Amino acid sequence: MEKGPSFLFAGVSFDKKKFATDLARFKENKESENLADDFSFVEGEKTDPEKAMVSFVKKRKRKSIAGVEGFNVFKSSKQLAPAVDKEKEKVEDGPSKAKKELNKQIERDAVFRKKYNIHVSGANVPSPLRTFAELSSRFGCESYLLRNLAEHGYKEPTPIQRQAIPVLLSDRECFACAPTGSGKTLAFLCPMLMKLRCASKDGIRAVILCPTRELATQTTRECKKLAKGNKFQIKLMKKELVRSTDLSKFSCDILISTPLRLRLAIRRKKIDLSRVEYLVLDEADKLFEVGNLLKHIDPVVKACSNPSIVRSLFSATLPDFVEELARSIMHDAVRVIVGRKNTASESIKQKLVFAGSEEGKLLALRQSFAESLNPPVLIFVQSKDRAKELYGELAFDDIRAGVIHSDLSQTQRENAVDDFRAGKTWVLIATDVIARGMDFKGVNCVINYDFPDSGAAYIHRIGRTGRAGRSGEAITLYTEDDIPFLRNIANLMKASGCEKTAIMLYQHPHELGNMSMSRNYVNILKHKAMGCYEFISICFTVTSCGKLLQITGVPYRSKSAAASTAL
Ligand SMILES: Nc1ncnc2c1ncn2[C@@H]1O[C@H](COP(=O)(O)OP(=O)(O)OP(=O)(O)O)[C@@H](O)[C@H]1O
Repeated sequence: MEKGPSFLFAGVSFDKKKFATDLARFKENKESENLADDFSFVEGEKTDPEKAMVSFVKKRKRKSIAGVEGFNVFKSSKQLAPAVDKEKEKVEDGPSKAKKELNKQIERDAVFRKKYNIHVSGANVPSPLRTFAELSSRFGCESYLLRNLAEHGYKEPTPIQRQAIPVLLSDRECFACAPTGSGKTLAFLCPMLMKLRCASKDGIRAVILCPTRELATQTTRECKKLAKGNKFQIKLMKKELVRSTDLSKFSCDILISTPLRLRLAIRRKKIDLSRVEYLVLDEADKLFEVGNLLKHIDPVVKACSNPSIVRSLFSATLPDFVEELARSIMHDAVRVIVGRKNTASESIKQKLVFAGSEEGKLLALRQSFAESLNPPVLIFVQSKDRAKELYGELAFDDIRAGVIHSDLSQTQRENAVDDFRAGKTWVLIATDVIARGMDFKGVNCVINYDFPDSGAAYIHRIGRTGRAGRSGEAITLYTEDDIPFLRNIANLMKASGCEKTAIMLYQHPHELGNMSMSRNYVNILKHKAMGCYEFISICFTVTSCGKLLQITGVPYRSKSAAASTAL
C-alpha cells in the first residue's frame, strides 16, 4: 500500500484562487505546516488505531485553538459561500435595503427551521427549501428530475431534504444527522444529480459509499429511478464489474460501492478517483468505525484527490467522535441536525419485553405470532448462528419465514431481500447486515429477539419500521443477562418521546402458579429500582395455558395488587 498523508488532507490541496484568504492565514501560521503529520492512518502502521484517533482529534483541537482558521468548520468564513441562491446574490447589489432584506430572510429561515425542527451550524447557511418547485426557481433544476419526484409521489421535501439539498447545491460540505426513514437518500442524490447536470465520459464524477452490499444495491436502484430521463451512467461496484472491466479506463457519472470493493480496486492501482467531484459517506458513523476507517475509508477518500471535491456525511446516528473528525477534515462545512441527535424515530411505538431466559424468548415470540402476526415483520438476532438457529425453530411453525446473514451467497442474500419485499416471506430473520439504511415498505413490526449491542444498533434496527411518516412498532426482548445494558435502551426510548411503554412478562404455562411468576415480578421491580423504568407504566401480559391475560396501565403504587390478581 502506498504511503502518504491520510485522506484527511486530500482536500487540503486548495483551489488557491478560491481560498486565497484562507491560504494567506494558513501561510502566516507556522504551526499549521505540519498538519499532514497529525493523522497517519496508513495501513501497515503498528499504532493502536483507537489511540491514533484520539490523539489525532486532540492535536487537531489544539491546532484549531491555536488559530488555524481555514480548517475550522464552524469558523465564520469571510468570503460568502459560492451559493447559487439568487436571493442572497441580490444582497451584494443594494446597500442597506439589501442588508435589511437579508436580515429578514435570515429571520424567516430561522422560523422555518424551527417549525421543522432543523438545527444548523456553520457560516452563511443557505436558506431551507420551502417546496420542490424552488429547486427550479432557485437552482435551475431540470424538468426530468422534478417529473421523477412527482412520479415518486414526493409532494414536499422532508426536513433533512429542505436543508441538506440547498447546502450541497451551494457547494458546501455537509454532515447531516436525521432520523431513520426521513429521506436522507434523496437529500444527497438530488443535489448530486443536479450538480452533475448531464452524462459525461470524463472519468468517475461522483462516489457514494455504503456500508453493506444490500444498501449499495438499494441506493443504486433509487438513484437510477431518480435519474430516469437523463443518460447518466450509474454503476454499482460489483464483483463482476471488477473482474470484467479494465478499471484504469473506467468512467461513469455515479459509482456506488462498499468501501471494501472500492479499496480493492484502488489497491490494484486500477481505478482513478482523482476526478470525483462529489463523495457521499452514507451511514458515516458505521463507515468511520475504527477498523473500517483505517483499512477501507482512508484509502478511498485519499484517492478522491480532486481539490474542489464536495464531501458529505449522512447518518441517523452521529456520535461525537465522528463529528470531531468531520469538523477537522471538512472545509467550511455545514452541520445539519433534524430533531434530537441520536434518537429513535418518534413514529415508532416501542416496547420492552422481559422474557426471563432464552426459552422465554422463543415462547414469547411464538405466543405473539399465535395471537397476532401482522406481517411484514423483521426479527433481529445477534449472529449468523443465532439466525440459523431461529430460522430452524420457525421452520416447524406455520410461518413463512426467510433468513439473511453473511454466510449466505450474494444471490441468496438478494433473494431473501427480494422475497421479503415481494411479500413472499412474512417474517425475515436477520443479523445487523440489514439493520442500516434498508427501506422495506411498510414493515409493521421489528422484533429485537437478541438485545442490540449498542444504542446506535437499536436506533437503526428499529428504524426499519415507522418510515416516511408511517407508524410502526418495535419490541425488544430481554433476559436477565441483558439487564446491565437495559438503561441505555430505556433512555433512548424516553428520548424519542416514549412516555408510556409496556414491559411484558411471558411465563411458561407450566410455571404458572408457582413462585417463578412472583420471581419475575420481583425482578421487574428490581429493574425499576435500578432507575431503568422511571417513565414506564407497566403492563403485564401473562400466558396462561395458551391464553393471554392482560393487565394494562397499572399505576406504580397499585401494581402489587394487580400482580396478585394476575397470579
Ligand atoms: N419527500 C418525500 N416525501 C415522501 N416520501 C419520501 C420523501 N423522500 C423520501 N421518501 C421516502 O421515505 C422513505 C425513507 O427514505 P430513506 O430510505 O432515504 O430514509 P433514510 O433517512 O435514509 O433512512 P435510514 O436512516 O434508515 O437510512 C423511502 O421510502 C423514500 O421513498
